[in-house]
Amino acid sequence: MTIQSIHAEDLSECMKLDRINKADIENILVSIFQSSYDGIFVADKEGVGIMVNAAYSRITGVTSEELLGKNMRTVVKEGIVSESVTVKVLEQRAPVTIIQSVRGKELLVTGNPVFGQDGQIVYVVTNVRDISDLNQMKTELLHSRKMTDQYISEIQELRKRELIQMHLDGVVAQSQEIMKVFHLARKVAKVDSGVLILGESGVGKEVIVNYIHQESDRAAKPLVKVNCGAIPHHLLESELFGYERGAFTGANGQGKPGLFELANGGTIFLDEIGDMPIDLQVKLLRVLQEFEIMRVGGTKSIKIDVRIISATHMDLERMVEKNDFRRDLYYRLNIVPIKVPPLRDRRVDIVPLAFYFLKRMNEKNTLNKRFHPETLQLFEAYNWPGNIRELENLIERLAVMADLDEISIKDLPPYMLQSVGMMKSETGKLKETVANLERKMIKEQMERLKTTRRAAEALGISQSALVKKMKRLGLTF
Ligand SMILES: Nc1ncnc2c1ncn2[C@@H]1O[C@H](COP(=O)(O)OP(=O)(O)OP(=O)(O)O)[C@@H](O)[C@H]1O
Repeated sequence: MTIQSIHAEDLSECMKLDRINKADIENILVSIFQSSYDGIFVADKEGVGIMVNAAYSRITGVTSEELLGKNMRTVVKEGIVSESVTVKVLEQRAPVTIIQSVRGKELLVTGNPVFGQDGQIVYVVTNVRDISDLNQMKTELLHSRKMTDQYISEIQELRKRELIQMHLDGVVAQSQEIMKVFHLARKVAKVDSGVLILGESGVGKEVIVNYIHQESDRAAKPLVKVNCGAIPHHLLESELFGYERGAFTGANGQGKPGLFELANGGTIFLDEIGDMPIDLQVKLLRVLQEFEIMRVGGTKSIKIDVRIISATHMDLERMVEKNDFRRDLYYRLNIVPIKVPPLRDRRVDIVPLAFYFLKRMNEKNTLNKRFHPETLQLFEAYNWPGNIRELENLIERLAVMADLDEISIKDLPPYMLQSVGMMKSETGKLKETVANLERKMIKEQMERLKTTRRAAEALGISQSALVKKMKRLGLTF
């Protein structure tokens, strides 16, 4: 290429021509060409290489001898380069950019046509830039962003956990499942909306009620608990709403305030709400709508300000369909449903709960009991139909009854061993028994959660430990 072929008006746009000695322009352009950090390659209108700088060879590894005087089509055929931008530019008569992978490097290659006066391509100028470093940096940046997000969410999770622990002495909350329940409980604590707590017997519904009350603005006022299933139906109304003197035979001569009045300003917890007789459901609905009660045998309404939380292990929706529970009352009570999952669906909580209950027993009775690791494994495998209450009672019994300080699986009740598929273990078969137990637990979690990451989390071990275990136990999914 000669300087003459470049029009002066083109140069005046990018050069201060009055300060440059015209004779030097060629020198300057040549030094730019040679010192450029990007590779530059020029081919003529046939696609034959006519200029290549040192950076081009450094970046691509292709030498000037392999390119100069050679048609780029031949260079491709000989396999010296995989594809040629020059050829593409000549075919398309337009700038072309490709990303090319050469010797493990990623290259950004741009070819530009230079047109002559007649509108025909006279040269093709190609620029090559190594973008591997850039891509590497981009990957690293993305990775560190991902890590930062992960750390932030872990910190947030820990903070939330700490908050809950701070507010609740004597509550174990380890699993994601139960943490979610506590987060929801904290949210609803701040408002007076009806909360219906659902869950099997012994899952900790009452624990959630205590938490909601403690977290609410009513914490300094009473929390009154009523088990609707435990009070005979004919007494339930007077228990809830109180009675006036002489309301019925056997009634206290002075009359008596009901539990709603005692809970005034605070919270009333109606446990086993499914057991509430239908006639009382109507009266309860009125309380919820008007916040007024009338004592049995009374004539005037009494204003009350209570928050109502109810709970049941029954299927209230089905009861509504069968007309055993009033639909309007169900809707009122169930503004926010909170479902407490059974212990078998949050197995991560089992071991921390077991430790917590044993520690409490040890402290209370000056004991020094501890668990054999197999005992804990069996706890994790068992289905706990009675949920946390069953675990609590069992540990209380074991702490008192076990002969040695270490509670072993020999101390466990036979029904537990049977239900996890192992009869009382003979000492010689301990390993086999534990392996069976592990197999059963892993299979159960993998079937439920599908991925090793989630199953490992539920089992409370690392993903790599789980994968190793599965290999050892011959488990594939
Ligand atoms: N997260 C927890 N941490 C520690 N102890 C718990 C936890 N959840 C429940 N418990 C204990 O388990 C026992 C049963 O809990 P709770 O009485 O709240 O269950 P429930 O669902 O209300 O049962 P029910 O439906 O039979 O009334 C209680 O002694 C309670 O203290």
